[in-house]
Amino acid sequence: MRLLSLHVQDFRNLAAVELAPSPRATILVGENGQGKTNLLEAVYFLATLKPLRASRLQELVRFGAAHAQVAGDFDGPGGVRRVAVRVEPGGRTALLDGKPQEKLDSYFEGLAAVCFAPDDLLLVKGGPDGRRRFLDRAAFNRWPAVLAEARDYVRALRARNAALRTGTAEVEESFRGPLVRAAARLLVRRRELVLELAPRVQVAFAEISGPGAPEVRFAYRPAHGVRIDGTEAEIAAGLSGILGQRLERDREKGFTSAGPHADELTLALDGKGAKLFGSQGQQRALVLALKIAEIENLRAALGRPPLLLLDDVSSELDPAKNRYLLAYLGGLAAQAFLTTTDRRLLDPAAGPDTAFYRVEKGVVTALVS
Ligand SMILES: Nc1ncnc2c1ncn2[C@@H]1O[C@H](COP(=O)(O)OP(=O)(O)OP(=O)(O)O)[C@@H](O)[C@H]1O
Repeated sequence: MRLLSLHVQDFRNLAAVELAPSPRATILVGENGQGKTNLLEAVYFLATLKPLRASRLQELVRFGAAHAQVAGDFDGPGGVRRVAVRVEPGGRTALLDGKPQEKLDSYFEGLAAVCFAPDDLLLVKGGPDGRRRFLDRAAFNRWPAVLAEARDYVRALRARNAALRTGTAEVEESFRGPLVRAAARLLVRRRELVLELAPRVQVAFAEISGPGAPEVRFAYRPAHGVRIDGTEAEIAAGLSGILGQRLERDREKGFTSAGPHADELTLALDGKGAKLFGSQGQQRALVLALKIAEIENLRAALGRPPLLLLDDVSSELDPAKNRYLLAYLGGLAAQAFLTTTDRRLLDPAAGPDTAFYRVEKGVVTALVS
């Protein structure tokens, strides 16, 4: 998969951008607050239909504009296709070769993007929601159907929470079935993904850390003892039983206490929680290992690396990890977009086919390397 061209219109502070990405590294250089991350976000949004940072889609529309659009020509398994996504007051529309798409299977065919941004450094140190988000985004890259499945779950969760607050026990019961079925589907996805990623995290962490690196344990911990080792139907039945036992408590609090939204992904080094006991350097190495594990896993599953988006990571990593990451990327031969305020930091990533662009006040211009 390769992005051949990118067209951005009224997306955040980018009024109109036309860009010809390199087949390898495209480096976006600019001062703080000029629109570099916005451009990465536009590419990520095009490839995943998920906003990278925004909590509301409307945040993506340039102030004062009616709608935002990102489009690109992708050379994928079935040839060159034009994908586009538009954000309007009514919501988001995905288009494939100019035609709006209801079902997104064809849109996503061959598309996958992994982003690595400074906020990811909180993956180990921060709260469980960041780790759940990592898992769900990685699961969605692996199996695009997860986008709809996760949305079904959130919808079912909101409906049951509303029923807990206002409805009778019978009303709650009628919302529990759809909730546990959607939950079980998501739990099976997360379980499979953790199984795939765990050995890869260990390998990447050992490579980054060098000889004598501690052993990494990467495990999914469902809240309140929900079991995830059976079939989807068994998981749903188990979760339903636990929600039944916790019903009074949940009605008092007005929300559902067990299910994928409450679970944790634990990371341990030699058996000790990495969040509490890992050094700063080990925590950063672990984050890098998680990202590399996801990239390697997608590469194995898709037969080629995903599109990579690296937002100012070189200024956040120490020189050794930065060198490791850039050497890894060089060996991967993936298409990548990298942002930086200091071009020298990315020199090791630059090759003869690197494209350089300057981003200034939302205007993107090609630089002669
Ligand atoms: N919807 C929007 N419409 C117009 N401008 C926006 C919108 N959303 C964000 N911005 C502007 O985009 C700018 C931030 O751009 P961005 O986050 O891409 O910066 P950056 O170049 O990555 O900087 P840094 O190096 O600090 O990360 C801010 O000036 C912000 O006001």
